[in-house]
Formats: sequence, C-alpha cells, structure tokens
Amino acid sequence: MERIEQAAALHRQAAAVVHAAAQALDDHVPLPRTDLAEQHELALRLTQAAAKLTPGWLGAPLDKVDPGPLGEQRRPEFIRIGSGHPLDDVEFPAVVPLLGAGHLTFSADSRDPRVAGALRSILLRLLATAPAGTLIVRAVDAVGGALFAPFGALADAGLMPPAVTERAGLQAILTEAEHWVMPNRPADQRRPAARPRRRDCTMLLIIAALPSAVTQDDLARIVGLAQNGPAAGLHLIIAGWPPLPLGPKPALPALPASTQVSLRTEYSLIGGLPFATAAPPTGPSPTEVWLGLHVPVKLDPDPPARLTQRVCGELAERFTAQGQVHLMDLLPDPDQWWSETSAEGMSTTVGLAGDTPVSLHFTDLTPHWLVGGRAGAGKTAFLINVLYGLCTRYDPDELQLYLLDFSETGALRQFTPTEEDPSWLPHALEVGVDSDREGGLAVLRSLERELTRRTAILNDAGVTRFHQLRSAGAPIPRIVCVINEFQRLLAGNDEIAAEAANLLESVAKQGRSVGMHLVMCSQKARSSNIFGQFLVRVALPGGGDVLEATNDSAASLPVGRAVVNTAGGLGGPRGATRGHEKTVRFPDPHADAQVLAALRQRLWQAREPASAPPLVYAAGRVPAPRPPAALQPDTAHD
Ligand SMILES: Nc1ncnc2c1ncn2[C@@H]1O[C@H](COP(=O)(O)OP(=O)(O)OP(=O)(O)O)[C@@H](O)[C@H]1O
Repeated sequence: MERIEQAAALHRQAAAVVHAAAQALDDHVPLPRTDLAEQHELALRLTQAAAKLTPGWLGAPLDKVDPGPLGEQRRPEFIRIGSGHPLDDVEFPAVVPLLGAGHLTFSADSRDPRVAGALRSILLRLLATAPAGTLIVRAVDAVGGALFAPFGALADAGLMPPAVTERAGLQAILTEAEHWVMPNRPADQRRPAARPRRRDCTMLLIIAALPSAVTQDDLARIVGLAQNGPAAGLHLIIAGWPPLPLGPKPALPALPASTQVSLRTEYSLIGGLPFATAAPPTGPSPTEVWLGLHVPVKLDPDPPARLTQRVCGELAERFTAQGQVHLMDLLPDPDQWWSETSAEGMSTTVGLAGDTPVSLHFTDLTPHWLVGGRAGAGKTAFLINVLYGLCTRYDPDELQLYLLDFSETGALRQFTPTEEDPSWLPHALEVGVDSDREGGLAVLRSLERELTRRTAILNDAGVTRFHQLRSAGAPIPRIVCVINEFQRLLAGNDEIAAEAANLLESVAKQGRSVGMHLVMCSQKARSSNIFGQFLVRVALPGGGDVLEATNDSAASLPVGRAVVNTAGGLGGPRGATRGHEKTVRFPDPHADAQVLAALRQRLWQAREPASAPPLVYAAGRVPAPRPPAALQPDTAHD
C-alpha cells in the first residue's frame, strides 16, 4: 500500500514538472523586435517577394478572397502556409518551398484544428494551380478521413482516391510511392549513360494522421521516401511528425529535406528547409533556442467548404469533359471506309492520349495482343471498339474474324444475326458465345485447319512470310481471332482445356507468318507461357498483371482508361516518357446504341450480297458447316 502511494506521489510530481515545462514552453515567444523601422521594411519586401513566388491561388488568403478561375499554370513550387507576425501590427506571408524542393511536416496531427485547416488550404492551393493531370494525390487520415470529405468530388471523378484510414491502406500507399521513386532495374543493371528522366507528374502524399498501429518499419519506409522522393517527383506532407516514440525506441529526428512547422499554444514556428541550416532540436525544450525563422507564425485557416467544393467540382467536371471520347473518334472518315490493305499488317486507333490518336498494330513484330482487366473494367467495350475500328478500315477480303466470347454478357453476339436484328458483321466467319466450351473448341479447330492450309500455300509458293504471298497476288485476308474471357475455356484439367491450349499455342507460334493474329482478353491473364508471343499488352483497371510485375503504370486507372504497351508489358519509371507505353482514353461503345446499330447496318449492307452469315456456336448448338468455298479465300474471291 505504502509503495503504491509512493508511486502515485512520484507520478503527481512528474505530471507537475511536465505542466510547468509546457507553460514555460508556451510562454517562450520569440523576443519582440526593437528595430521597428527595419521590421516594417523587411515585411514589405517579404510580401513583395511572396507575391512573385506565390501568385493567384498559391498565395491569396483563401478565407477572404476567392482567387477566381482555376489556373492552368506552371507547377506550383512555393506555397503560402500562413502569415508571419514579427510585431503586433506587422505581418508578411509565410511561404515555404514544397514541390520540386522537399517536404513539409507539422508537429501535431490533424486532430489539431489549426493543422486540419492548414492541410486543407495547402491541398486546395496546389490542386487549383497545378496543370490538369500533373499532380497525383494520395491521402492518409487515420482519424476518420473526414478531413478530406470536401474534396469528395475528386474521388468520384477518379482524380484522387478517398483517404485511407488504416495501416493496411498506408502500407499500400507507401508501396505505390516506393514504385514511383525506385527505378525498376537494380542500379547495376541500369545503363550508366541513361539520360536523366523527365518527370511530367508529381506525386503528393499527405498524411494527416498516422494510424495508431504504425510500426517502426512503416516509419523507416516514410523516412526512406523522404530521402529519395524529391529527386523522383515525390513530396510528403506529414502532420504529427516526429511521431511519439514507439516503445523504448528513441524519438525520430526531423524528416529529411523538410520544412518543419512546430505548433505552440498561440502560434507556430517554422524551421528546417530553408529557414535553418543546422538541424533543429529533436524535442521541444524551453531552454533550447529555436533554430528556424525567429518569428511567430499563424497558420492559414480552413478555406470555406463552399470554395473547396467549387474547385473540386470544377476540376472533376473538366477532367470528365476532357476525358470524353466517342467511338466515331476512333474510326476513319466514312468516305475512307474499307480503303486499307492488310498486306503488310493492320492497325487501328484504340484510344486518345491527350488529343492524339493512339494506334496498335498487327504486324510480324506485334502479331498478338493480350488484354487484362477486372470484372467491369471495360474489356468488352475495348474489344468492340477494336472490332469496329478494324472492320471499318479493312474490307472482308482483307480481314476475317473468328470471335469467341465466354463472358456472361456474351456481347460479341451482337455481330451475329438475331431475331430483332438480322444483320451481321460481314467479316465474321465463326462466332462462339454463351460460354459454350465445346463450341469454342470447334472454332479453334477451324482456325487450326486454316493455319495448316495457309502453311501449305506458303510452302507451295516457296515463301516464308505472309506479305510475300500477298505481293505475289494471293488474295488471302488476314485473320484476327478475338477470345473474350479465355480463362473460362482454359480452366480445369479436362480434355477441352488441354486441346484448346495446344491449338492456341500453335496459332500463337505460327500465326504471324500466315497472317493470323490473336487478341486474348481476361480478368486473370498471367497464367500461360503462350503469352511470350503477345508483345502488345493492354491493361485496363485491375489488369496490371498483363504488364511486367514491376510495371505499376496501370495502378489506379479509372474505367475508360487503358495502358497500352507494345513491349510485352516492359516497365520503366512512372511519369517518365516511355516510347513503348501510353495511357489512353477509350469510349464506351454502348453509350450510344443507335450509333452502334447504324454502324453494323452500314457494314452489313456493304457486304457481298452472296456472302453467308457467320457460323454461330451457342449453348451446345452445332451449326451446319460452312460451304468449303468460304474457308478457301484464295478461290472464294477470284
Ligand atoms: N470507356 C468507358 N467509359 C465509361 N464507361 C465505360 C467505358 N467502357 C465501359 N464502360 C462501362 O463499364 C461497364 C463494364 O463494361 P464492360 O462490360 O465492357 O466491362 P468488362 O470488363 O467486359 O466486364 P465483365 O468482366 O464483367 O464482362 C459497363 O457498364 C460499361 O458501360
């Protein structure tokens, strides 16, 4: 009992010392300046300099004025975070370097309303200033995520995901940031003479409050990012740094390359970059001298919620409007339809990067394509665009299609005659739908027979390449075989799966020399070794596994965007310019059913009147075989 009382007394004593120390700390106001005229003069000069460094949204007091239209300006580098008050009646804007320079930390986390207000005003300034698409923001707020609620319109538009609130979310963001910073190849495999990377984008990671379950390892990863980030276009804003020591570990020092805001009861102090050259003290102590800017600073207050909502709404609207692409943007002018030859290869526009159309090709170098994306990522939409793109450029004497659709919607059925619409796509030879694996196998067998037939024609002509055959006058079309959700055909260990895999492998290997191309599409694509021949990779949302494991350029793609890579998914540093990879916007072809129906009708009406509809394999129905002439294009089109 006596020992408990002793312990309680000691505890009370310790608490009293802490209280006294905290009061002493708060009473430690930087000494009032006596050189009044000089202070006025200095504040004026600092205000003028700040106006130049932080024009418009970057420096305006957001609680008092609405700086007006959003700027499509240069990258924001300096930013106002508050105002300095060297004297009661003198003030100047407190401006700190951030993007392109380093990081920013606050000693308290976002539970302190001053920090919450400052974080929101900083984020708003940056978003309103950065040119569209150049600032990628990731947010962590372990005290509920409400801090970023006024920015919700950005999440809805796919511009900034909602803040994560748990340790697992923090770890995922740290991994993404590490990918951003680290080049894919180890240093010893990099070409020494490689030119410095051009960074088009900046990644900003805002941690408003660290999760309580954070570990020493997580903290070390944050420090690592702070060290390597600025050179790679990654910047951090962390509230609550340094965090309280975990267990017996010593307190962490200031974050490398950071400006540090230390909150006191009435005001804040700024230290670190560029205000102090020496390292600031690791913990507050009334006896130590502040090594940074020796002026009390008031952090900027929360911007009005209406202003934040207006800016975010406008950004989201602008992003959506910019992103809109129509199927007709991908097709040639109607008077140019069916005007291209497939002798040397084929190509079609698959989307737009900015305003520039991006085309993919079927050639000897890129014979086959692999498309990946989660359920609902727009895979079918992408395929339909590609099919209309090809079928408007090349006539049925130049291109024939084999279509297999194992998806639940069976969308490729729209190219076959139905009761409501008797039209069909005149290029389509054989179509398998309704997840009919037997039918799918039958289509692949036809494809294999055609492969054998073409190989014999090549041998007879004494040539080895498809384009040589075409130069010699053989009227043989190229063939594209599209297989949607192919994993359903290859799933399991049954005979169908084994035979289908063999047939696909032989078309994948030999198709290029006989003008036969595969487009394979799936939710899970990284399972087969046949994809070595698939140099074109298209990653839709959740389809990053068609790219190399270290290539994360498809991370956080919204629906309607795709990463198209023509080097087998090979990566490279994110944000750097890569010749073999582009992110494109593509349309939803089903958004306008009338346009789609009109397109199909027009193609159908342009067909050879005698041409037959495609053979359709559906739900166990085996169609009557096609007359041999249709399978022998060299005689069919004489
Ligand atoms: N470019 C786009 N822009 C906007 N919405 C789109 C786009 N492409 C597709 N969508 C919409 O996304 C949804 C899913 O599209 P789609 O069926 O093509 O995806 P999927 O990957 O084939 O799906 P599943 O795997 O379930 O078959 C549809 O509602 C479609 O209208």
